[in-house]
Amino acid sequence: MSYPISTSTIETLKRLRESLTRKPPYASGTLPVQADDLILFFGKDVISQRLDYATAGPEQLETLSQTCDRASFGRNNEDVLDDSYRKAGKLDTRFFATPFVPERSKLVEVIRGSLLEGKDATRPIHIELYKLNVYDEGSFFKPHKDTPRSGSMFASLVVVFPTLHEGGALVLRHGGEEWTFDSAQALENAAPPSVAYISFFSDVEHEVLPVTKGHRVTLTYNIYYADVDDDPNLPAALPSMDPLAASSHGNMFLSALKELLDAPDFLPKGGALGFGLRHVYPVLADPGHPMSGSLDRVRRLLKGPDALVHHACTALGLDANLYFMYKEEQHYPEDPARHEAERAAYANAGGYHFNLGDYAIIMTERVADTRSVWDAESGFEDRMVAVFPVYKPGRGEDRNLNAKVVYDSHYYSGSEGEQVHWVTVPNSQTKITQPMMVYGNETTMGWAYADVCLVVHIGRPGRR
Ligand SMILES: O=C(O)CCC(=O)C(=O)O
Ligand SMILES: [Fe+2]
Repeated sequence: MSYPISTSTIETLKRLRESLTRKPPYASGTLPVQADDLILFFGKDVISQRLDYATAGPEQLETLSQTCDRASFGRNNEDVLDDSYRKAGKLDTRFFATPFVPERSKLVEVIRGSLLEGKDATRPIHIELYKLNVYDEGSFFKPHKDTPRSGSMFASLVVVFPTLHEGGALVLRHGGEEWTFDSAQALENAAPPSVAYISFFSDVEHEVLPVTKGHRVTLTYNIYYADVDDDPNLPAALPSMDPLAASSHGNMFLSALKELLDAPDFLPKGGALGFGLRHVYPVLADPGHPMSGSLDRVRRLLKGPDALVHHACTALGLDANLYFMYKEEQHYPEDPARHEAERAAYANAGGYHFNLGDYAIIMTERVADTRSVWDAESGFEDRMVAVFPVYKPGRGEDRNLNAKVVYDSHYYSGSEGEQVHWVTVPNSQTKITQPMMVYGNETTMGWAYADVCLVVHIGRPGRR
């Protein structure tokens, strides 16, 4: 059930979308440090060795490398050693000491100022030291996401020390884009004593390219919000700022959103705006635990563009709800040709900017983990979908999820339901079976990344 929509409203929607992809999901650069920050103490039985990154020669770095254990990583819920996926040495924190403390450096400001949005920039964060890694010549770490180590972790930090090395650039990929940070190159251009750093949202896929020469020594950190479990009514630790902190993309988003709400041809009968969030979020998947499958913490953990949407909607007094999101592929096992023909028809339909592809979205307020409950055989037509409450009671364990199902309004146009206009298409890889990642940097008990969407109810034009 489509409605006519003017070119100017289509333009506004485009601006709304574009303001969400303007900022990369990381911050990187070099940071001047004190000479003492470049000292490392390490050792297995006793911490008896001392090394100065600024002057260490290949032999000393080799000693450090020899002291390391092989670095493992998480694959399908197991920590594994596999040189074809991750080749690097690691030291756990009990085997070394360093005077360098990110929380006492400009890094806190950098992370707050460039990674966080609006009022999130004033929230307290913890930067927890995680590992020391040594990447010798030929070492690398293939694409992965960093495993959430709790429900309040949102970012990772890598600090690269100025040891002699080449290669080992970090490549990040997210939302179809790719960025490369060549820390070795950056250090070469920085005035000593400096370190290189990169901080990124932990669910952004990243890869360490092979080190081609020397030893690349890093410290990695996990970054948490310290206030996720605080009472939201308590005063903030720091004075709060303008919700959108006058960032250009924040302003662009807010003004486009206001324009959209004012457009008489946009959802003329009212409905909802849908945003498939650009990041995934840690959710406790531990049956029996009261927090299991809960969205509560996700609200306080929104990253980058996702936080921007939430802040802007809240600032305009709109009712923004989060849902877990599952994508279900449409199958025509009996007729692949028909499948292809319909796919092509969707691609040409509607005059929108992209095609949703052949899937339905299922939204729930708690994590669903079995496929059996849902039997969706549907697709989308140009992002206009209807929201249906799932019938709640039932004997099946999952039936009592307080859930909403989003189906294609094309197939269900006769039904009562709220129309959702998807501003950003849910782009999840999550299938209904399990919100589990395949490659992480470590396995953790219970925490898994889940896809989330945000649905904002809006009234009719003139009343929103
Ligand atoms: O060394 C880097 O740049 C990244 C390392 C990494 O991705 C990890 O340890 O999980
Ligand atoms: Fe990583």
